[in-house]
Amino acid sequence: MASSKETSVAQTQEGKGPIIVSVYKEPLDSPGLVPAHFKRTLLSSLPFLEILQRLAYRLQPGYNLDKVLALIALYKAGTPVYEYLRDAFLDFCTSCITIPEHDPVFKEILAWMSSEVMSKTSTTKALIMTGGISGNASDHDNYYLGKMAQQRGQVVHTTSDEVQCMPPIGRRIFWVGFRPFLFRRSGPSIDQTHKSSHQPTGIVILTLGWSLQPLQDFMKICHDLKLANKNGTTTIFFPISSKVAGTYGTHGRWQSVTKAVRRLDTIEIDDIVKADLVKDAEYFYSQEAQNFYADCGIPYRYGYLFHGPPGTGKTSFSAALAGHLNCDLYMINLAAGDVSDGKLLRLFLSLPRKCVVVIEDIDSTGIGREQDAVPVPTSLEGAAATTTERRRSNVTLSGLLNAIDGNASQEGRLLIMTSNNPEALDEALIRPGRVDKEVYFGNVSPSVAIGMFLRLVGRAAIAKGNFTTDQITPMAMEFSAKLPADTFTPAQVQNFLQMCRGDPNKAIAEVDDWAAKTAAKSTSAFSSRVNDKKSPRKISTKKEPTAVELAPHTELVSKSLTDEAELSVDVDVEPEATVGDM
Ligand SMILES: Nc1ncnc2c1ncn2[C@@H]1O[C@H](COP(=O)(O)OP(=O)(O)OP(=O)(O)O)[C@@H](O)[C@H]1O
Repeated sequence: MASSKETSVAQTQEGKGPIIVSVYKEPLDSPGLVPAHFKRTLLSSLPFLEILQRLAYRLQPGYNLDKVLALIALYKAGTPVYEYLRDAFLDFCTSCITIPEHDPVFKEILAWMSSEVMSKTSTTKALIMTGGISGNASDHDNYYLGKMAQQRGQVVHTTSDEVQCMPPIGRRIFWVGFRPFLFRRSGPSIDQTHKSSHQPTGIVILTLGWSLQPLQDFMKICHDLKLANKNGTTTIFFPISSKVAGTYGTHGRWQSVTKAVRRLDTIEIDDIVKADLVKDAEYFYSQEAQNFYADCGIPYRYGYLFHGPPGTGKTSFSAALAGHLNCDLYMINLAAGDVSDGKLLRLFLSLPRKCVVVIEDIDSTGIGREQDAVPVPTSLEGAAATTTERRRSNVTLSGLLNAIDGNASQEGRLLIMTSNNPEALDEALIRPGRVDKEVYFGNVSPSVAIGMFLRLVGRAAIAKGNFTTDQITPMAMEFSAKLPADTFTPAQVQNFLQMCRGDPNKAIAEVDDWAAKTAAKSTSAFSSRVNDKKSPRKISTKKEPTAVELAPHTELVSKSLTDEAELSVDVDVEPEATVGDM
């Protein structure tokens, strides 16, 4: 039935008579290609159709959109059927892998997609990320960006404000050779980014067939790309903090940042010690060593204990060694207090086969003394100290030993434990097999002082053209002679030389004064720490408590210390008065 036209008087204009308005009215129950109720649903869900229909009628009276509506209705009705058939096809005819966001492979695949798919085929959507080589950007950021730029024939810059295109949330079909793959990335969509969304983030890759082999081959391609583009960077992994893990269910998982490789020649330690350490680590990853471990049935692991005062290069050397071995670095700080036995085990279980793992400041956690009988404190000071110390780590000695070399522990990793106070460590922790080599990192020796001067001041002065190498070398020796031997840490000397901003004369002129002031400061800091140790810790009571008032606290603390349970005492110790800070 054709549409009807109703004519009505809409309004009357003064002296001009009524304006005739023609109103389009489509009878909803008109028989046609589309049933009336479907038409009603369509028009209410797609309001623009109503406008289109009116417009078409204006231009060509008598025209109706039945055919268009029929097509749309067909599409609407067919969509669920299509989705069902598609899902059934994908279920029965494809193999698939799911990669959660926190897995290192996630970033490798994203990087490959960005480099090989997004930059080579036309794309209308991308996830833009800003980051750089030393920023907090994820590890795919720089090598992926570099790769894309190289392919476009551009010069690669790796500044921290580089903008990069990542594959967005959604699906994408791509080909590797003659095989099609479906890439599906899930996560909060663009509309959800400002709202809190708990949608799990990850990637699903599908391909035709009933074998996982093509998918494994694809992951290898992604990994090879990462290795090929790794040049000059080290990926450093940290445990995801409990707060973030709580939200996203990634408890016991790693997150990463990418840093420029710290070169071994920027770490000033005794040359013989350095060469020995490097040779050792290189041998560990050689085929010969792998065969040896396998033939002899020895677990394929190697452990170091780096000990010495804070700021002597233990962590920096570990990072440089990982960079030299082309390995990722995994850093765990047990003293941070948010790693438990269970989380530590999960972290170790998810380590790759070849990597360097560093457990920092292992003595400051107090686990070294866990096996010793806990002394009952004779004073509130002792009780509070022990309380604070034990509270700093949620990891027990047995939990740590189980993680580093339990039956389920991954092989092929190089473990480095660092300590400022190795005497405090339990024998079990440092027995051969767990710690194969102990290395002392000490204060600045005369030869180290020369190396630091040349690196931190000499290079810049030569580069500016103010000095020649022949002039700088005797100046370095003069500086070294003025600096008291084995008195300052490399971190302190580095700080002083940085302040000289590439001026060797300034460094030589000011080193005496700086050394005297720094030594005096260290002595006064040491004596105030000793005095702090002697004086009772502050109690969170308003007035200074008397001995009688203190007694119940002391008793409570002593009682709690004999329990294995988590300590909870009424003594409120000031945050700065912790054992590790002394
Ligand atoms: N031997 C060294 N050679 C070159 N730089 C050094 C050396 N030792 C320390 N530094 C510099 O001092 C700073 C601190 O070093 P690092 O964190 O490696 O010390 P650490 O021994 O691990 O300290 P801590 O025991 O407190 O963890 C870094 O910036 C590093 O560059």
